[in-house]
Amino acid sequence: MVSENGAVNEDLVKERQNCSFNTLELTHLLDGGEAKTLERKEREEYFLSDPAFKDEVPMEYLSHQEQYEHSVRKACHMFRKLQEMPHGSMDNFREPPVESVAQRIKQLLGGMLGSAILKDGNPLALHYVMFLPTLAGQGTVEQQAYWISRAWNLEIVGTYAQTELGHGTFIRGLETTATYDPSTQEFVLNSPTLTAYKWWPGGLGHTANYAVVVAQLYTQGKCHGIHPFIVQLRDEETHMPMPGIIIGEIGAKLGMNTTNNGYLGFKQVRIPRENMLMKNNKVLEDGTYVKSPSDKLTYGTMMFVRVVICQDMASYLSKAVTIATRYSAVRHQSEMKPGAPEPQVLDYRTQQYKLLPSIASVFAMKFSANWIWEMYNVVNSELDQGDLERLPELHAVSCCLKALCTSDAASAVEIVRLACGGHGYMKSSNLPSTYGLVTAACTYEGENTVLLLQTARYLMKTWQQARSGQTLTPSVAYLNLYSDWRQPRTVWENTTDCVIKAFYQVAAGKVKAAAEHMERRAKGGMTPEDAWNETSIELVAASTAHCRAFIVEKFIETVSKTDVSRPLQAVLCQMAELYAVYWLLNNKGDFLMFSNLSPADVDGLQLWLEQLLTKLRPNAVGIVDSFDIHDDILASPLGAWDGRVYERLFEESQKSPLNKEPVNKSFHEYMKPFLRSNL
Ligand SMILES: CCC/C=C/C(=O)SCCNC(=O)CCNC(=O)[C@H](O)C(C)(C)COP(=O)([O-])OP(=O)([O-])OC[C@H]1O[C@@H](n2cnc3c(N)ncnc32)[C@H](O)[C@@H]1OP(=O)([O-])[O-]
Ligand SMILES: Cc1cc2nc3c(=O)[nH]c(=O)nc-3n(C[C@H](O)[C@H](O)[C@H](O)COP(=O)(O)OP(=O)(O)OC[C@H]3O[C@@H](n4cnc5c(N)ncnc54)[C@H](O)[C@@H]3O)c2cc1C
Repeated sequence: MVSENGAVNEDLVKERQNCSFNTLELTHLLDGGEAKTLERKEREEYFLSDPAFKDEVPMEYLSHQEQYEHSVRKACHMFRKLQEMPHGSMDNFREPPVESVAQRIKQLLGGMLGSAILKDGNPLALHYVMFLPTLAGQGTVEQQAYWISRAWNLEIVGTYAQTELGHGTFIRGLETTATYDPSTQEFVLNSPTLTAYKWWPGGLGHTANYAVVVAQLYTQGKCHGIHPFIVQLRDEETHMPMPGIIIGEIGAKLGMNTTNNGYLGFKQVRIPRENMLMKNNKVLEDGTYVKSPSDKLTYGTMMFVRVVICQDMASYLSKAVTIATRYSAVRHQSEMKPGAPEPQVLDYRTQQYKLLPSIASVFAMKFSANWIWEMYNVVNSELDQGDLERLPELHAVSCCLKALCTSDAASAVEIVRLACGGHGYMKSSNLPSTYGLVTAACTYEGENTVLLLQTARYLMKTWQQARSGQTLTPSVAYLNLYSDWRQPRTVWENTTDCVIKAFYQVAAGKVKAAAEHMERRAKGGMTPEDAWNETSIELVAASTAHCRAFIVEKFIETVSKTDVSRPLQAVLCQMAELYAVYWLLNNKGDFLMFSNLSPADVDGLQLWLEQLLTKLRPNAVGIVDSFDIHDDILASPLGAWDGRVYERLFEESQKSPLNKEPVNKSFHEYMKPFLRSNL
């Protein structure tokens, strides 16, 4: 139904009139204040009003090569504009340290704005997201001064080449070698096998001319494990591959088809000694190896990106839920009551169950992402002072949070895509490519199962500490409190305090069960490694429960501390409760086993969930409107502000090249003879 004047869909008008809170207040809260909202809008206007970013033909109708070429053009223009951006809103942006500058670039151009301009990936992304941060995090002061200024001024374009054809997860098993030759003071890079070829780095195919290459360092006849080296891949003028460099693109993928992921082989490539990034470990002129206090400092860039990914996931999901919620308000289907008008699909309880917990997830991810970003900065400055104490905790938290944010975002984007019925299957809905971007993050920067097992490793250690009565760091302190789930049950209450406690009881219960089962296996004669592998399903579940508990706690805590008007406070509390009750009911077996919940309480919880859906339903459109996502960023006929879904879908269909002529030549070439032969 479109309003008479053809402006905004009438259903959306009504939804907006019925919203119980001030959407602008929520927008400001999410942006971090009114000034930040204005700054963001100024930035969006600056980029999105530029005709150079408009596609005459939608990218999906172009060939793979054309898509790449357009993406490079747009990416160069985008970053040039970024550097030329007028002072004012960008002042902060230019300040060091580069790591935080890169994080801001990712925030500005990655999750939201960037995906509007480059829907299927940015061939220059790795330059900013990993190359620059690695120079900053792993380079000496002198190396930083030289390389960062070259990279920042775009004299060179870099990527981060770690993963190989044979190894992505197990980085200690990488095969590329960098052997020090003291006679020339050079490292010699070599790919001894096909599986040693670098495989996957973004921008590596045809875009970057430099890379940070992670390789096994050999000096004085000994291997010292993996280290980062700056390697020139292509001539700075001609862009031809340098001697000994074998390079290309790996091919078409499920999504991210314009990130130009590449392969790279080395045939005895020589680089100067100074090209090893030596902030942590060093190789002296004579080949002497000087070790840093922890070899895990080399993994710093990965940790940085894992932290940033959590923010990205909130952005992508906020786009997807905005599209699906507006569409669900506009879409009418079926009869709820015989003879009654067809209702908005948003009025079906099952539709609310698909959309509203997904909307709540956006807030959960955003608040946890803010929290871990602060923790990352604190721990990083401690590392700079030589204090490594909190590194294991940060590693454990960042691994499981990256895993949950990406897997939750991937399943929620798919849930809300399905919630749009057939139209959600259209590429033009922008939901398939959003899914492509989000599901990739379940694999890159550490495959999710592997990361959850890293957190489990930490949990097993802290569990032993809890058992021996040691005081634990805040993120695992609950293990001291709830070590015995067979404690007498207390009465269940439908309150957030009781719910938070239950999430932690479940986490502690699952940590304890995994630890005991592993111990039992070890006592039965298994090696610790076999016992670990046999127990790994439970270990992954323990990490997941641990992470879910602190996401729930951070959500409820943030909302209760937020200073906002009462109507907004009410909505935020409902969102936090919905998130908690949704995950509780989804895992009720665990709660029945490990927390105070009893079977008789489950009906009450189901009712609580349904009441929350009822309360939130009138504000669904208002909440997604508060995300304040520009139509050009949503880039979806289903999700535009005005709700002109059908007109926009039809307009999109007209962009198909097949519709340029009434009869396609294939009719004359194949169909006509085929039809005759069948006569
Ligand atoms: C836009 C983005 C584009 C994408 C880019 C990419 O994908 S780029 C490519 C991205 N690629 C990936 O993400 C690859 C994923 N793989 C990896 O990161 C690693 O191979 C690993 C972490 C899985 C194992 O590493 P490993 O075999 O060396 O370790 P281990 O298991 O033997 O444990 C030994 C000890 O080390 C500890 N520890 C480990 N990491 C850290 C850390 N960062 N900090 C601190 N500590 C850490 C661990 O807790 C344990 O402590 P414990 O218990 O002894 O006190
Ligand atoms: C879109 C995209 C972009 C990327 N960009 C880059 C980049 O810019 N630079 C770069 O260097 N790399 C990049 N990568 C590579 C990425 O980091 C790796 O793919 C990732 O780390 C997973 O490694 P893998 O592919 O070897 O998976 P594998 O480790 O082979 O995983 C296969 C299966 O084995 C399981 N498995 C592996 N080890 C264990 C274990 N110890 N315990 C239990 N199960 C295990 C996994 O859970 C998984 O189910 C990118 C990847 C993608 C998809």
